[in-house]
Amino acid sequence: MGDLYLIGLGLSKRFLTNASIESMKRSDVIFLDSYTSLSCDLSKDVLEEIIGKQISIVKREDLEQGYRNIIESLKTKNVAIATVGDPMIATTHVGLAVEARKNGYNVRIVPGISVHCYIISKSMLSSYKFGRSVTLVYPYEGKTDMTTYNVIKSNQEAGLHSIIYLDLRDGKPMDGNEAINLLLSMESQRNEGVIRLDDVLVLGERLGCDEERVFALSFREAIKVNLNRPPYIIIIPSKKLHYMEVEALKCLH
Ligand SMILES: C[S@@+](CC[C@H](N)C(=O)[O-])C[C@H]1O[C@@H](n2cnc3c(N)ncnc32)[C@H](O)[C@@H]1O
Repeated sequence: MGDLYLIGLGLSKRFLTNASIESMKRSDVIFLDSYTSLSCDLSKDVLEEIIGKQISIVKREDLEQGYRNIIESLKTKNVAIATVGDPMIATTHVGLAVEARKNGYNVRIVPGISVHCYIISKSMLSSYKFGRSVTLVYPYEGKTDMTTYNVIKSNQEAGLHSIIYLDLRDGKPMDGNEAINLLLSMESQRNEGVIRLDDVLVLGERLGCDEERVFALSFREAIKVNLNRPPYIIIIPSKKLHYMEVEALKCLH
C-alpha cells in the first residue's frame, strides 16, 4: 500500500528543500502540477536531473477528473504531486488529499516556500494584518468578475492587507500592467474609493528568481512603470498602516 505525497517545491531551484527532494526520491510515480503556479527555473527536466527519476506533467483536469486513477495507483505505489510553492496554499489539492485519506492511505504533506509567505516577508508588512487573499481573473466574454474588488473592500473595512494572485489561464500568466489596469477599471465601474490613484500597492515580480523585484509604489506610478516578465503578485496594503509599516514600505521604493 502506497502513500500520497503532496510536495511543495518552493519558488525556484534554490528554494527546493531536502525534504522535498527526499520525498520525490521515495515516490514511484511523480506528477508535476503545471497549472497552479509557475517558476523561472523549476521544470520537468530540471527536476528529473536532480532526483534521477521520470516525472509526468499534469493539468488541472488530470488531477480533478482523473483522481480515481491516482487513488488506484496508491494500491501498490507511492504517488507524489509536486507543486511550485506550497502544495496546499492557493491550490485545489485538498480534495485529492481527503479522498486518499478516506480510502485509507497516508497523506504526507511536504510544505514548500509559498509565494504567499514570500511576499509577506519581502513586503515587511505586519503578517498579523493580512485578510482574505484572492485571484484576479481575466475578464470573460467582456465581463469583469468583481470578486477581487469586493475582497479588497471588505479587507480594507477590517483594516487588513489584501494579497492578490494573478490569473494563470492555459499556461498564460497575467501581466503586471494588465492587472493594475484591471484593478483601476474596477474602481471606474464601482467608484467606491477602494482603489485610488494615490494609493500604494506592493508589486512582486519574478519572486525567488535572480531578477526578482519588489516595489512599493502608487497606482499612478504603477501605470507607467516598466515591468519585466511575469509572474507577478500584488499586495494592496490596509489604509490603516502602523507607522513602522509606513517606514517599511518606504524601504521598497
Ligand atoms: C494561485 S497562486 C499558487 C501559489 C502556490 N501554490 C504557492 O504556494 O506559491 C499562483 C499565483 O501566484 C503568483 N506567483 C506565483 N509565483 C510567483 C513568483 N515567483 N513571483 C511573483 N508572483 C508569483 C502569480 O500571480 C501566480 O499566478
